[in-house]
Amino acid sequence: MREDYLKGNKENLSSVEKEIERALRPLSFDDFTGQDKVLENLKIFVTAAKQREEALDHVLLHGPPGLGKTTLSNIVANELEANIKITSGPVLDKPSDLAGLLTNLQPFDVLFIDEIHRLNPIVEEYLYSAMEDYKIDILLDSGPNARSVQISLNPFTLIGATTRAGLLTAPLRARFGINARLEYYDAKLLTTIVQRSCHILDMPIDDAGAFEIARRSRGTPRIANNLLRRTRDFAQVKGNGRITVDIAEMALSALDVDQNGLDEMDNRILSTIIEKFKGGPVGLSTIATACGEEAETIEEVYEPFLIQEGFLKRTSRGREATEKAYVHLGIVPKYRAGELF
Ligand SMILES: Nc1ncnc2c1ncn2[C@@H]1O[C@H](COP(=O)(O)OP(=O)(O)OP(=O)(O)O)[C@@H](O)[C@H]1O
Ligand SMILES: [Mg+2]
Repeated sequence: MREDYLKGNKENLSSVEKEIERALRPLSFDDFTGQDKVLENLKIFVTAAKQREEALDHVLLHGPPGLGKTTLSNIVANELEANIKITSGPVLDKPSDLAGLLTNLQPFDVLFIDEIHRLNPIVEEYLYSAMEDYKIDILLDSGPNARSVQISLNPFTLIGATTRAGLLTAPLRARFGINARLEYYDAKLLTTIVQRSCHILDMPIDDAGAFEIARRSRGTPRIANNLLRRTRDFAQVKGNGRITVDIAEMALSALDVDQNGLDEMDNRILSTIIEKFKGGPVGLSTIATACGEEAETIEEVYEPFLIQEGFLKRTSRGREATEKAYVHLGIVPKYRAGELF
């Protein structure tokens, strides 16, 4: 469930919740909170491209799930006053799928490819000339009659999003003129986002209640909005409808979100490293097997936040729990115990 909403999997959301998602999604640069540096640059590049009546350079957005890559892509298209066509890496099986999309783009339109690190290599190669010269070669017929024709495309902007920039091939990466990394949000920014959401949804909330949800949301707007929705249920059933700090605390602990905002899987990862592997270093796939989670999910979803918050270290020999992780779980490190006695 958590992974679903971290990954943006909307299938488990009810139609009402989908409606809420739509209402909360910022539509313009001014609506978007945080990521100041990325935003300032994008504003300039968008304005300049519009002034010159050129397509905006291709944009690569990377960073952990739920920080606003899809949201920003839509905003850039809105600000360009252009259409956006949305697809994703794994969906584009064959070059013809891509050709179909590209030939239908109007001048200066945006093509958004989510999970761009998962493009089929043959499709990816097609993308190179499209990105570089707005041209593609299409193969007609096969066997002895095969011939290729070159088709000119309208100038367009490709926006690629990925949680795994490291997996992008060098030639693809080199073709993005604009490369932006989204960072985790601090508690203050997330408080603003929670308050904005409450305002849109007409939900009464105390400042302290908003801060409590914000600081326990793993630096991620998607999680903040999700915890807010669940907290609202507690406010309605257990309180008088208003989200106070007490209601927020009650809801968060019922949802297994601890005082540092870590959830059950975060804690399972840390305690596994400490209890089963003496604190590490231990390899990612070993941790994954011991925790019953996919290595890819651990690396993409859980680990970046644990590292940023100082609970986990990545060394050349594997992952290691830090002292902060021991303190967090209330476990005395073995070497310490030795020192003490
Ligand atoms: N800066 C922001 N201000 C307000 N809300 C935001 C912001 N960034 C993201 N959100 C909210 O968080 C939700 C998740 O954002 P989004 O879908 O853009 O993330 P993502 O980076 O594309 O994630 P994924 O990698 O899983 O695709 C959105 O529904 C949006 O409402
Ligand atoms: Mg997305």
